[in-house]
Amino acid sequence: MAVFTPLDDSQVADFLTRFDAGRLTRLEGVPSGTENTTYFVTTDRHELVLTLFEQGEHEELPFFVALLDYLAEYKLPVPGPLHDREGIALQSLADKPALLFPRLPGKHPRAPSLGQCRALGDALGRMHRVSRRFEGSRPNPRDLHWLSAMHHRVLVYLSADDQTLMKNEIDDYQSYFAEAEPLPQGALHGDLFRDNTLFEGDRLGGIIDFYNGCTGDLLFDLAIVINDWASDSEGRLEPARYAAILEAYQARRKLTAAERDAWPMMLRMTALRYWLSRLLVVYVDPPAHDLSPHDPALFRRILGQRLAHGALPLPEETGS
Ligand SMILES: Nc1ncnc2c1ncn2[C@@H]1O[C@H](COP(=O)(O)OP(=O)(O)O)[C@@H](O)[C@H]1O
Ligand SMILES: N[C@@H](CCOP(=O)(O)O)C(=O)O
Repeated sequence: MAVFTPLDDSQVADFLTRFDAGRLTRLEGVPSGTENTTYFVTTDRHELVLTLFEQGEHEELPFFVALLDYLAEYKLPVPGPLHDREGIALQSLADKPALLFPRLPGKHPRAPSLGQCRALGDALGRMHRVSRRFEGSRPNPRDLHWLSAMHHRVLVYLSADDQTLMKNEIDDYQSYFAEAEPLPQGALHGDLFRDNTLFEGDRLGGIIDFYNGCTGDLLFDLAIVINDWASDSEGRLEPARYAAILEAYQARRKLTAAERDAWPMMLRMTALRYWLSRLLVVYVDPPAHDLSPHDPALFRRILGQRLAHGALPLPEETGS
């Protein structure tokens, strides 16, 4: 469930009067989601989504609002938050920080079609093109510093071989990135899995859940996408989805030589990032709520495949 704070109609009807968004006609708790309370809110004028922030760093919410405002201004398919009559987006409801969003159309893809992969690659390429000029700053909370600091906590739960693998991997990333050319920077989604997108057929209705959003290496975002969207259940890369995403992306933003060089390492590092974050959820810091955790072993397999076979060749860029 993802209604941790129950709300009734009168609370939400009253809340809506702060906005020019019409009158409440229907309120429905959203069962999916893991961290925040989400309601679908229908008014006589709009389909909306109300989010109450239950956990996390509330002081970082203004960064997420600024990023969504910025991307929405560039007409990217993201839910730009509604601003109230005074121009303020970030609200308080039931003593929790709250945001109201447009409800975007579509469903999360399970087995993405090539059309969906192209649409996603295109949107991410467009997003990264403009996000390079975004002026906000939030260091990537899951970067190499985090991997290096946190991996000790899970070693005790791993086989001897996996302990060695995890430690050696982090050493390799540190050696590589200490010497590598700097990578292009910008604002990232930070967790662009299939279940953070909505599609109607091959049309991308929107990208949601920007709460891992941050600033850092753009390539980190692209590698997360490839590992989730273009891996099979054994962690092997699926060539057609891989090519569809990367061709569409590069038609919007060409990878630099430094990024092409770092690509196999970035695929490994982002695989380990999720192997580790999922292990932490399972063994170290289980959520207070009764939710089934994501499977860490899938990202162990993805890492194993990237190590054994590297990355597939990057398609030649076609854009600017
Ligand atoms: N703007 C939106 N438009 C349509 N559906 C949304 C929107 N925001 C959230 N949702 C729905 O609510 C669910 C939970 O939202 P999400 O932000 O992923 O929650 P959590 O942070 O708790 O994981 C999503 O899986 C999606 O189905
Ligand atoms: N999409 C992730 C969950 C979010 O990652 P986290 O580091 O914020 O826990 C997954 O599938 O594991």
